[in-house]
Amino acid sequence: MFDVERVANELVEWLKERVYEAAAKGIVVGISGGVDSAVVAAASKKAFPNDTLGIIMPCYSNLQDEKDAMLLVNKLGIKYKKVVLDEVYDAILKAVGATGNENRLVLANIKPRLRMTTLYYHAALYNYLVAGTGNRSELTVGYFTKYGDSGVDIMPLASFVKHEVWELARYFNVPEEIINKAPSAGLWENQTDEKEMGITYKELDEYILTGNATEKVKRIVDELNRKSQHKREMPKIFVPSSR
Ligand SMILES: Nc1ncnc2c1ncn2[C@@H]1O[C@H](COP(=O)(O)OP(=O)(O)OC[C@H]2O[C@@H]([n+]3cccc(C(=O)O)c3)[C@H](O)[C@@H]2O)[C@@H](O)[C@H]1O
Ligand SMILES: Nc1ncnc2c1ncn2[C@@H]1O[C@H](COP(=O)(O)OP(=O)(O)OP(=O)(O)O)[C@@H](O)[C@H]1O
Ligand SMILES: [Mg+2]
Repeated sequence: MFDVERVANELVEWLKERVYEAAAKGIVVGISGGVDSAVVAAASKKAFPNDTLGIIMPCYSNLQDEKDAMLLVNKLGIKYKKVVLDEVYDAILKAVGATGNENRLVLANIKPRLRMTTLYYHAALYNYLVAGTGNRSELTVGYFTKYGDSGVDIMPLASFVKHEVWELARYFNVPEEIINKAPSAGLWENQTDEKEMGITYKELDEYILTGNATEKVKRIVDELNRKSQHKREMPKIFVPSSR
């Protein structure tokens, strides 16, 4: 059974412990307008009322997402800063000599990595830790950009499947609009997690929690999990047989 109140309280205490253990002062998190970052920001705000900083980082992003991010920070009273990454994205494409004809993901994965760099600037500046927002469902199938949105110091939601994140969101008074919207990485227009993964969160979460799924779902999830194993590990280290 998922005792949401108990889990939420433990989560807030866990955040405090991780920050104190690192001799840090607070938490910085990217706020996208989606539910994962909303839950992390809300829990951080409870743990560190004056030392939680949300960064809203549009990078040719949907305006509605920014509006939802603003709705969250205003409702929960979270300190925030907006950092527009459009120009730096253009600059890096120019610097590497991208033509624009590359595979969509080759270009899109730059965005989360620019956000990671922006978050670490603020973490170092204020002695904060970077909180990641990845959940167990995403981690299982590798649905994140390596060293982009996964380039973080702590992962408060990694034990929770998406449906549990939605429950936590209700508990933390995240606006309904944010809870009800379709999960999206926001890397291109009309991208949604479920469309890209080829399965629904209902199917994915049920398979993770109970092992029950259709053969098709099992095949997709097992394959995505196998292919993304390298993303859940430290880079492999060469060890010479002798010196
Ligand atoms: N076996 C192996 N051992 C070690 N490293 C390996 C490897 N295979 C690939 N790699 C490396 O990994 C790279 C590919 O991984 P990666 O760069 O992550 O790229 P990739 O997994 O292809 O794309 C990221 C996926 O996550 C989704 N995403 C991204 C960001 C946010 C969210 C969200 O939900 O908000 C979702 C995105 O839509 C896309 O489906 C390769 O270019 C290579 O450098
Ligand atoms: N425009 C953005 N501004 C700030 N942070 C962002 C932005 N887009 C993505 N991020 C960061 O990347 C994380 C990963 O995105 P992801 O889409 O998985 O989570 P979400 O948007 O919070 O929730 P959902 O998965 O339901 O859309 C976000 O939680 C947030 O921390
Ligand atoms: Mg999102």
